[in-house]
Amino acid sequence: MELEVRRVRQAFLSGRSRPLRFRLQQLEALRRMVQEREKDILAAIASDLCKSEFNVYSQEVITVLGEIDFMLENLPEWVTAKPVKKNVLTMLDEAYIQPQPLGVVLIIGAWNYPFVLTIQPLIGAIAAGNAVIIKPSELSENTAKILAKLLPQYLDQDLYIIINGGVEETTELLKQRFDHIFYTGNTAVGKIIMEAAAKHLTPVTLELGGKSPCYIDKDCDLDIVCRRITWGKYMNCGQTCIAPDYILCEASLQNQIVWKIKETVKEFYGENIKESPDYERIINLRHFKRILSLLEGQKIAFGGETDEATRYIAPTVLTDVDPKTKVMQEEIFGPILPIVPVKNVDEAINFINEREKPLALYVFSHNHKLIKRMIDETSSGGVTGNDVIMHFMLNSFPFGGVGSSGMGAYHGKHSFDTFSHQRPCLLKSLKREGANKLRYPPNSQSKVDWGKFFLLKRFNKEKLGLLLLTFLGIVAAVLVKKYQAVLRRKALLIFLVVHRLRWSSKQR
Ligand SMILES: NC(=O)c1ccc[n+]([C@@H]2O[C@H](COP(=O)([O-])OP(=O)(O)OC[C@H]3O[C@@H](n4cnc5c(N)ncnc54)[C@H](O)[C@@H]3O)[C@@H](O)[C@H]2O)c1
Ligand SMILES: CCCCCCCCCCCCCCCCCC=O
Repeated sequence: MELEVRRVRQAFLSGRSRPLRFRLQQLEALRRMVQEREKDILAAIASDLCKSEFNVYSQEVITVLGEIDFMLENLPEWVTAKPVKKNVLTMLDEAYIQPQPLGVVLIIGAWNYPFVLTIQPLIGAIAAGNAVIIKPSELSENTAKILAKLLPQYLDQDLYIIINGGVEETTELLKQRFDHIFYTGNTAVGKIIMEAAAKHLTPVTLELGGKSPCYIDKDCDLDIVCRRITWGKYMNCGQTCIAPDYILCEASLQNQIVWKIKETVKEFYGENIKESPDYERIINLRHFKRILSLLEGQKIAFGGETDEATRYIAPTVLTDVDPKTKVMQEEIFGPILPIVPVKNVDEAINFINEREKPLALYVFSHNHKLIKRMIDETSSGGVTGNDVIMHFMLNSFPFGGVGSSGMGAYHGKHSFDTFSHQRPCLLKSLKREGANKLRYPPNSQSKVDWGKFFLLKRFNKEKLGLLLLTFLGIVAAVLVKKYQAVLRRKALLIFLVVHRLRWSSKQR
């Protein structure tokens, strides 16, 4: 591991990854890889998650291609130095912010969307000019294998390398020094990553999980609400970090919600869900058993059928769920949807605020003020009102968690910023030394007063204009005084010449 990381660092130090042209070439090569090897990529992901290739394309590949195009379009502007506002002390200097790559970045991906969650951060890291070590999740092993095969065929082989392996390899990798670690996965491992990073003071981005609540107000169209929730909850068999984890609503709505979700499940996946190409399976037996254990002692309103051999768990809704039970203590990450009755929106807000900050929050209501209130009085990584998941798809949004759901964010420009150092650059001249006397010792009350005048007074444009005008006035007065005799002689000469010319023209 040590040798590999050293090799990547050497490649970074060669400076090859920095020029804009090179970054654009690598991103174009990555796009070519996705386009030319689409079949292989789709097949690998599909087999890892028992997913249809249509769904792989629309849930993962589309996002990756969109992100590459967005970077290619905007990168030339983002990499340029940005001039900043100056103060009186730096008025005559050059002052700008220059984004610079951080160095060698480690990206640790998760299995549930194994392509987008690994490649989207990679796009940001390349765009920002870094060298990258990619560690895909070992649980989505086919995707990990295809990435290990394809990436070296398209990308620079020294700057961007892929290391496959499980806990042992990742633990070894984490002993090395990186300039940034970008991790996606569960909160418990997030703590391990942060601890390892702390040893080298390496900054981290942690894309973690949590229980994302979904509040349904009684003032809404339940048919539409339940369709949207059904889609977001059962997509990828509930294994989505921002899936609605549980529903909060008034008790009177419960039965209607159950019935409408049940009808929608039928509409989406047919009578025989097991045969639907749009319904996935649980990633492995450990997760399958963990999810089953969450059903113990619960009132199953519908669903609950399972098949261990194929790791199938039917779309399931639980009603009248006691918040103290296990299903409400951990992130479900499976196709089980508990409904927890609350009296009103106040109770819902308290319920959310008493728990860890979630990765996403969903609110459904016709009442815009209620949605705004929910947003104002709670905290979460992101929010979507009257829908679920969709804030992930807008790359002008920073995507990330807050509190125990994570730290840092990415997507679009936010990825570029995450993997860049915003370097302030101040370029002064070696002239005008007189002006610096104010800051050199010995200090005095009068220097402090001048300092206060220049630094603490708020100079708006008008005041500065007035100051400049006064200054020019003084300069003009000094010049006039100094060259008075010369000016008088010149003025007399001009007067005589003008008169002579006028006289001559009259004579003619
Ligand atoms: N915020 C997000 O964008 C996001 C996206 C996907 C998943 N998630 C969260 O991730 C969780 C599911 O993923 P997971 O954690 O099961 O994925 P996972 O098992 O694939 O683990 C993620 C990564 O951590 C590594 N890892 C696992 N154990 C480790 C250890 N002891 N030391 C070092 N590295 C280790 C794995 O090799 C893998 O690359 C859920 O909580 C979900 O909400 C968050
Ligand atoms: C007109 C057809 C448009 C098709 C677009 C479909 C949008 C589908 C959006 C699915 C997004 C799923 C990605 C979620 C990744 C979440 C990361 C955490 O696990």
